[in-house]
Amino acid sequence: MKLQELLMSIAYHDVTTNIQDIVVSGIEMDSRKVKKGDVFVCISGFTTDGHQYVSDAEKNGAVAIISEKYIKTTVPLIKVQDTTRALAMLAVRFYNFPTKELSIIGVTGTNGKTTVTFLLEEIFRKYGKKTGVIGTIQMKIGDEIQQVENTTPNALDLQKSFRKMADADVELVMMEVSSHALDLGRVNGTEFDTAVFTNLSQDHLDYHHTLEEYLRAKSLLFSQLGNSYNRKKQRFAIINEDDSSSELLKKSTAQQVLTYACKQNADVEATDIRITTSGTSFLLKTPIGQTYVNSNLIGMFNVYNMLAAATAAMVQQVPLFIIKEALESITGVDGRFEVVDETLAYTVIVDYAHTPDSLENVLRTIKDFKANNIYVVVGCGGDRDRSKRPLMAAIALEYADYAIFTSDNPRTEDPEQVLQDMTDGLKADDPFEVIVDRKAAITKAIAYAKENDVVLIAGKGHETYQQIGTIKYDFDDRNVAKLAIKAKEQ
Ligand SMILES: CC(=O)N[C@H]1[C@@H](OP(=O)(O)OP(=O)(O)OC[C@H]2O[C@@H](n3ccc(=O)[nH]c3=O)[C@H](O)[C@@H]2O)O[C@H](CO)[C@@H](O)[C@@H]1O[C@H](C)C(=O)N[C@@H](C)C(=O)N[C@H](CCC(=O)O)C(=O)O
Ligand SMILES: Nc1ncnc2c1ncn2[C@@H]1O[C@H](COP(=O)(O)OP(=O)(O)OP(=O)(O)O)[C@@H](O)[C@H]1O
Ligand SMILES: N[C@H](CCC[C@H](N)C(=O)O)C(=O)O
Ligand SMILES: [Mg+2]
Repeated sequence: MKLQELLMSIAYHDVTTNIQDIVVSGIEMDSRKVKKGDVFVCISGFTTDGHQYVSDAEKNGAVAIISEKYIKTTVPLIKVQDTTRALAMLAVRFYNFPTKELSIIGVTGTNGKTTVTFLLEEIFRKYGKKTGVIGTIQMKIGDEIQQVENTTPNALDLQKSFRKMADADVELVMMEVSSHALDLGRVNGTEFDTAVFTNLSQDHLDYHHTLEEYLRAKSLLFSQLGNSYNRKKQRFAIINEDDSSSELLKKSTAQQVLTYACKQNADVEATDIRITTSGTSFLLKTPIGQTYVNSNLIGMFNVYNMLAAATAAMVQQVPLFIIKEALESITGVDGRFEVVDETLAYTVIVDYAHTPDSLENVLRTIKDFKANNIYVVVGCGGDRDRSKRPLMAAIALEYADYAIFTSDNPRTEDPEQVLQDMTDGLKADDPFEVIVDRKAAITKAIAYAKENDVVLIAGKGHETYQQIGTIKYDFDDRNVAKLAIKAKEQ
């Protein structure tokens, strides 16, 4: 593509030399990945500033630089006000407007995004559609799985992935849209067909500072839900009516709104809800009919996730019997309420609850099982919201009989300090202990368990690493738990 054509997508202030004959073979935001013929976009990040690496990019063959400031270069420099915004628009044009060829369902909310995208994938596959999934656990193009760094990729990787999906004849994409992504413009230029809201509760205050700001970021998915005058492609906002943020989110969009709820009146409702230790059943009432759903997913929160997915599928014209079939066939989501070994006298569950609300939901669900003793092993991530730490510790003690507080991903924080933040407000005689080493904590909790007890290992779910400092060590709660069980049962 000619550079001149690519630049039609952005507002630029100045170009230092003639660019008429320049042909672009790619776009890069990381100087280390630049190849001959690429345009290098300088992004000012949280750790370093891409503007420092212009000469590296030139050495690697960059043919032009997109920058927020003048830098001495041997290739043309295009000066823009905001390189992050420019990056998204350049990527959209370079990859030839891929989201125009796809139907995209964006899912946002504090908890439940991964689960809802998994449910949607199951529904659309049953409906015979080729799907793409983008989220915390992985990226999937049909059956092809790719590892991911972020829940929502940066704009460049995202548009590149959309192009791959469009070229692979993917029809529907379900993607998690994190609040960071919305705030940092990672989904700028992405045309969503459907925006889904799960819920809002405290998380990420390290980044957003206040719940209002966090909600404002989430609301961007709804305000960005563009107009469509193509009558075949109506856009929809799908909103949890039981969540107190629902009114603001409805007002954030000019598109059609469909609500779902278990308590309030809504377009899609679940009534006659029964939660057991082996699953959930409810009557799914929708504008296209009603049906009973008997799901393997456990917990009231999963009824909400199923309602969200069913509503999003319904607006894509999926028949109710397919929705029912898919909701009933899914056995669980990787690392979410995952029972480690079904054969024991006690139950060991690995779950990804890493927010106060999700921990409370999961523990409340377990409490309803009327287990003998509930043990919880939980920590909080380092370099993340400090204010959720004491809340999570208090919730652990409110619902469990005994808590072992341990490290999650300490990242660059002192693990002892993270645990201190969690336990500062607790009384010395509260039923808990602190074991910094996660493996030792899990092993001890499992050693404590007797008949009819439950051990909940919370926070890391599907993760297969533990990040201490800047290094990611191999670590999988499920494998560690299996080893501890084996040692105990021998
Ligand atoms: C805070 C944050 O979002 N950081 C993201 C950001 O990293 P950063 O700002 O630190 O980047 P940086 O290292 O300063 O680099 C700046 C620029 O210089 C470039 N560079 C750097 C070095 C060099 O030699 N040459 C060079 O060109 C880099 O390629 C980059 O373009 O850009 C990176 C590349 O896109 C992201 O991977 C990274 O996410 C990190 C890993 C992260 O942990 N993010 C979390 C907070 C996050 O976004 N989480 C949400 C989910 C939250 C939820 O649970 O809801 C998510 O969507 O993942
Ligand atoms: N609808 C819900 N409401 C509250 N808690 C939930 C809900 N769905 C799932 N959970 C809890 O939250 C945890 C994370 O669920 P899930 O991975 O689906 O959420 P997520 O929004 O994708 O999280 P992340 O922001 O980390 O990607 C689960 O392990 C469960 O404990
Ligand atoms: N996407 C979330 C995941 C948190 C998972 C938890 N294990 C932790 O490390 O805090 C985040 O990056 O904040
Ligand atoms: Mg997720």
